Amino acid sequence: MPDPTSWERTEAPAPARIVHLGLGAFARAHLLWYTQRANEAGTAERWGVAAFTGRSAAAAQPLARQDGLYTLLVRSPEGDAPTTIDALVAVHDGADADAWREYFRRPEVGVVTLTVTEAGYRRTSTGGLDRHDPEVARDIANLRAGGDAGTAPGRLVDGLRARRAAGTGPIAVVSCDNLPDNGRVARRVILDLASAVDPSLTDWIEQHVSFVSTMVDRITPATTEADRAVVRKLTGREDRSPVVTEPFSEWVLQGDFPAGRPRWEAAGARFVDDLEPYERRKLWLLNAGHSLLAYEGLARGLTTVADAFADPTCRAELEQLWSEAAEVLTLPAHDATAALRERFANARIEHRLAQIARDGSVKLPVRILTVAQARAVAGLPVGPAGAGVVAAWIDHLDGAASDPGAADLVARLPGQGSSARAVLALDAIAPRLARKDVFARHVAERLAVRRPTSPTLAGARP
Ligand SMILES: NC(=O)c1ccc[n+]([C@@H]2O[C@H](COP(=O)([O-])OP(=O)(O)OC[C@H]3O[C@@H](n4cnc5c(N)ncnc54)[C@H](O)[C@@H]3O)[C@@H](O)[C@H]2O)c1
Ligand SMILES: O=P(O)(O)OC[C@@H](O)[C@@H](O)[C@H](O)[C@H](O)CO
Repeated sequence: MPDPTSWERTEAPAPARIVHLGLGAFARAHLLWYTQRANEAGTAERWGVAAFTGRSAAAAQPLARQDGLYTLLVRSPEGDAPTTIDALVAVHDGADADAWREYFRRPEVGVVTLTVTEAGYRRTSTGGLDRHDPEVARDIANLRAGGDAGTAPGRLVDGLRARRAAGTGPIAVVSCDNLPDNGRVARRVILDLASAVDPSLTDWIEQHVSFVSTMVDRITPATTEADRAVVRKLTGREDRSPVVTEPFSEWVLQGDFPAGRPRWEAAGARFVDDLEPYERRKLWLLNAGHSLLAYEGLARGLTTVADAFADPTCRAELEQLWSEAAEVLTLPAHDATAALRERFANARIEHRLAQIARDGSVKLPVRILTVAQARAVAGLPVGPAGAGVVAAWIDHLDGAASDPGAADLVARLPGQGSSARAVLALDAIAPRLARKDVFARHVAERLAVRRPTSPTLAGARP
C-alpha cells in the first residue's frame, strides 16, 4: 500500500520555461493539462511551468508540499477519470519577487502565462490602467524606487525590467483570462504602468515582448472537500490540491512566440490569425449564459449552473440571450449552443452560481454589453434578454464584497427608481456604450418588473 501522503515524480521534472501568474483552479485544468499533453506527445523539448500565486500564498503551500504534483479529475456525466499532472515544476508564493525576477532573467524562459481574473488587469471602464487604484499607485511608487510590486501589471513590469537588464531577449506574454483580445488588454496595462515607472522600458517592451491573445474554455469550478474525498477514494492519495473539470476543452491562440513554446497543438490547441470570432462566440454564448444563469438563478434561490439551467424561466431567458448573440456572431452558433446545452446540464459539475456572479461590473461589459453594441451597429433592436441580465445584476448588488469594482455604484443605488438605477449602473460600467439611452430604458423596464430580491435595495423599488 503506497503512502497516501507521499508524492514522487516518475521522471525528472521538465525544465521551467514558462512562468505562470495566478495559480487558481483554471490554470491547473487548462494550461498545465495542455502543457503536460504536449510534453507527452514526445516533442524534443519538454516545457515545465513555474507558477506564482496571484494574491495569497495559500495556493502555493499544499502544492509545494506535493512537489507541484496534483490530480486532475475529469468529470463527465458518466464518471470521474483521475490523471496526475506533472507539468507544474515549481510553485512560489506570489510575494516572492526575487524568485519572480530570477525566472525572467533566464534565457530558457520564453513564455509568461496569466490567469489573474478579469479584475486583475486593473483597468478603468474605458480600458487603460487604473492609476487611481491605490495598489496600482503603490506599485508605481515602489517600482520607481526599485522595490517590489503587488498587482499583476506591476509584477509583469518588474519581471520585464529584470529581463531587459539581464539581456536575455524576447519573451511572450499569454493571457488566459476571459477578456476579448486579452493579449492587447495585457499589453495596454503593462505599457501604461511601465511608462509611469520608466519610459525607456516601454520601447524595450514594444520591441521584445509579444502579447498573445487566447480564447480559453474549460468549465472548472472551485474544488470542494467532497472532491478531495473522491480523489482519495479513486487514487488512494491524500491530495490537498486536486482540480475537477469537464471533459470539454478548447484553446485558440493568436500571436508570436519569439522564444519558442510547447507544441500545444499536439494537445488540441489551435493557432489562428484572427481570434476575434472565436472569443466572441465563447464570451457571448458560454460566459454571457453563465452570468445570466448566475444572477437569475441566485434570485430564485438556486445554487449551481445545472440547477439554473433546469429552471424553465432561466432556460427560456438563456435561449433568448443565445438568439440575440447568434444574430451578430460571424461564426455559426448552432454547434456551440448544442454543446453548451449538454455542458450546462452536467449536474456532476457543481459550478456554483455565486462564484460566477463575482465581479459582474468587470464581466458584464465584455459578455453582455458588447453584444448590445454589436446589435446597435447592425441596426438590430436592443435584446431584451441582454437588458435582463444587466437588470438581474443590478438587483444582485447587495454589497461590494463580491464586486469591489461596483462599490461606488452600490453606495449610490438605494433610494433610486428603476430608470435612475439603470442609468447609474450603465454609466458606471459602460460609459462609452453606444445608444446607452435606449439600452438603459430596456434595463429600467426589466428592473421595474423584477420582484424585490435584495435586502439592501428592496425598499428602493419605484
Ligand atoms: N474556472 C473556469 O471555468 C475558467 C475558464 C476559463 C477561463 N477562466 C479564467 O481564469 C480566471 C481564474 O479562474 P479560476 O477558476 O482559476 O479561479 P480561482 O479562484 O481558482 O483562481 C483565481 C486566480 O486568480 C488570482 N487572482 C485573483 N484576483 C487577482 C488579482 N486581483 N490580481 C492577481 N491575481 C488575482 C488568484 O490568486 C488565483 O490564482 C478566471 O477569472 C477567468 O478569467 C476560468
Ligand atoms: O471564470 P470567470 O469568473 O471569468 O467566469 C465564470 C465562468 O463563466 C467561467 O469561468 C467559465 O466557466 C469558463 O469561461 C468556461 O471556459
